Amino acid sequence: MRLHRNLCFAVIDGLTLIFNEGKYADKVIQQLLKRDKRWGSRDRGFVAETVYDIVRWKRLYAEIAEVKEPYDRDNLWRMFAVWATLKGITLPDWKYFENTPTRKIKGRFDELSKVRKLRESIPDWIDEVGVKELGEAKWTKEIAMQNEKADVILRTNTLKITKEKLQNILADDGIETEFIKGYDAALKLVERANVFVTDAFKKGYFEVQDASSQLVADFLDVAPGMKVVDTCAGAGGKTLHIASLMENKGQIVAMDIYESKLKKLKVRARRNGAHNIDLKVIDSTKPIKKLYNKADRVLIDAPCSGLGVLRRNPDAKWKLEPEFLDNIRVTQQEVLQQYSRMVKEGGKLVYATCSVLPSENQDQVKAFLKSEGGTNFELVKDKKILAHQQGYDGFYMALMERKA
Ligand SMILES: C[S@@+](CC[C@H](N)C(=O)[O-])C[C@H]1O[C@@H](n2cnc3c(N)ncnc32)[C@H](O)[C@@H]1O
Repeated sequence: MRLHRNLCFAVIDGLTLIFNEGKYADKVIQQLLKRDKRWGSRDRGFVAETVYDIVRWKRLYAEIAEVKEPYDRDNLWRMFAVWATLKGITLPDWKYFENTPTRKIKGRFDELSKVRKLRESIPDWIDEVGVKELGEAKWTKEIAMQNEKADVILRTNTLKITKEKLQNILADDGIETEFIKGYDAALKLVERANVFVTDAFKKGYFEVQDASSQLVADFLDVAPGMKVVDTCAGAGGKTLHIASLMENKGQIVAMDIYESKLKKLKVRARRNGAHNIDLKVIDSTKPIKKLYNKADRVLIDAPCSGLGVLRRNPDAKWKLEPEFLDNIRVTQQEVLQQYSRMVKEGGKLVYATCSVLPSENQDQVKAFLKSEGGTNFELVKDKKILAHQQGYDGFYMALMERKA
């Protein structure tokens, strides 16, 4: 691979914003990719993947390069040189790479890789939490998998098209996909591609959604005609899936505390041809109380640490803080207590997270079922998905039923 100066500059600029100004990697990359209209898909891929790679391996690369935060541009070039050297890329004779100690880099990589938190490039505290909650052996495998690049998975919008037809249409655009056994609506890309520019996407034939995430709406056991409340709908990944399973019949109330997220859901719902979704911002307890005992199904896709989806959000490793984890556990119990009251007698409730930590998952459900608010509910089943076991994102989902 030959390095191009303007692409490498874009990478360094992006890293400055992410590491030194606390900006989110996905947003920074979106901006960077608008920088030069002449960049082709390979150039854009290089910028996006290199930024993500260096964000993912920040701690390891910084240790190898012997640089400390806040990183100046020289520090970032040194980390870049580590990335390139470990990838086997020959460094051009630019001033930034003068005196790069290639052999020393490889030696330090071998030496530092003996220590898990350095090899896997994670903060000490996340490594400690992982070991405490999953045990040494499981955590070692899980965090290694969480550092792998994630496959791109599509969810067919069955309101508009079948999986088979979608596969053919994408193939005509040169995008090869495979079915995944056990995931009814999923198509996995054989090679990475920018699917958002396809006609099929613009027509609402699919959404990009990880395979594990696609299991949640199935778990909720919805049917056309039901009244379903999606309490933490965000931009609506699961809401849209629920809508397609309900064949546009019945009602979905999609709620969130952020109006901005629900606005994105509105745009996506229009593209998907999903017409049975009512949006409600939670700005007081009023919209919740109005729905007490009314819903056939309630989904609580709870806010969480995101420690199941680091493959997609590697910068969460550096943004997450122990206090956030403590606070989010409190919120998780609160939303379970409050939103479960919307389930009517005989109705069902799903609590889900994209975390692999038991303290955010089964422990929350156990605490809820033991509490006064949970006495009318019983656990039907739950699923603990670890990325290293399934090959997809780490997730948790529990199905509970309110006794009649
Ligand atoms: C895991 S995300 C939801 C992802 C979304 N369901 C999807 O499939 O794309 C959790 C969501 O909960 C929202 N949230 C946080 N606290 C909340 C609360 N107290 N009540 C309702 N929603 C909340 C966040 O804004 C966020 O959108």
